[in-house]
Amino acid sequence: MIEANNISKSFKGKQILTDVSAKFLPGKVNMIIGSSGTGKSVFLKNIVGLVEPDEGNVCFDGRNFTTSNRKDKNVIRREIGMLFQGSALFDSKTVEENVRFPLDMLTTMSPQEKLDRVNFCLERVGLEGANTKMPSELSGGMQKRVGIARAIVNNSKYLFCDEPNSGLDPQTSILIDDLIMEITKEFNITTIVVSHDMNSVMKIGEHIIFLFKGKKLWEGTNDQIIDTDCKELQDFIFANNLMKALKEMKS
Ligand SMILES: Nc1ncnc2c1ncn2[C@@H]1O[C@H](COP(=O)(O)OP(=O)(O)OP(=O)(O)O)[C@@H](O)[C@H]1O
Repeated sequence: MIEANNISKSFKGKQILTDVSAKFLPGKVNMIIGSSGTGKSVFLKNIVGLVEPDEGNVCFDGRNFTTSNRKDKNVIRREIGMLFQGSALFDSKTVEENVRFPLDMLTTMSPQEKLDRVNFCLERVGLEGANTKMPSELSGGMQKRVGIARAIVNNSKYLFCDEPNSGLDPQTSILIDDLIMEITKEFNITTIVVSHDMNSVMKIGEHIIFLFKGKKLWEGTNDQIIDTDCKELQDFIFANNLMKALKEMKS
């Protein structure tokens, strides 16, 4: 489990996050949602350690990441996989080299062990045999799959996905959402997805944190979200016409 405890963060005197606490559970797709500029990415960066909180701390399975020394932080970092917006693959490396990269950086595995692990992950994301392809030869959805394979290649316990559906068509988005959900269950990963895609929220949002102007205003499941009393959350979800229709159908 990941616990974010009372996180506050400001940049140059501008308060971005105020006293945000949340628990993210293993084997579940946890989502951080909210409109643009509300602090979702800054919250995620605080959790991953790319940004230091002004106040509060983050614990990974009871280990306080914020206050731990460099060595202990590195142990936790090795357990984290990231799927970046836009996949962030190395253009000049093949698919195999991209997926192998964390193993080259972080492990002392033999070349054969690395290849076996890369092939296992490529197969898991439906890209078996794509080893020698270059990222430019792949569709956006396939690039995301490579990004997911790379994020889990080091047996990650924690998976962070920043807007995994950005730039994808609705059908491909569903496939990527399904893959994230399946992998989360199969390997009991604590997954955190930052998104403002309501389709994803309804499909895979097992535990949802709603941020508004840097504060946590609501927390719940995708079953509960449509009946929320939180005015700001209602404005957020019913800005989507499909959600409005769904609500009307229910009432
Ligand atoms: N390094 C930084 N220095 C100064 N301000 C920053 C920094 N990073 C983020 N901000 C500001 O923090 C606020 C929240 O940004 P953040 O990227 O977290 O929003 P978001 O909710 O993820 O939005 P989006 O959905 O558009 O990605 C914005 O006003 C942004 O300009």
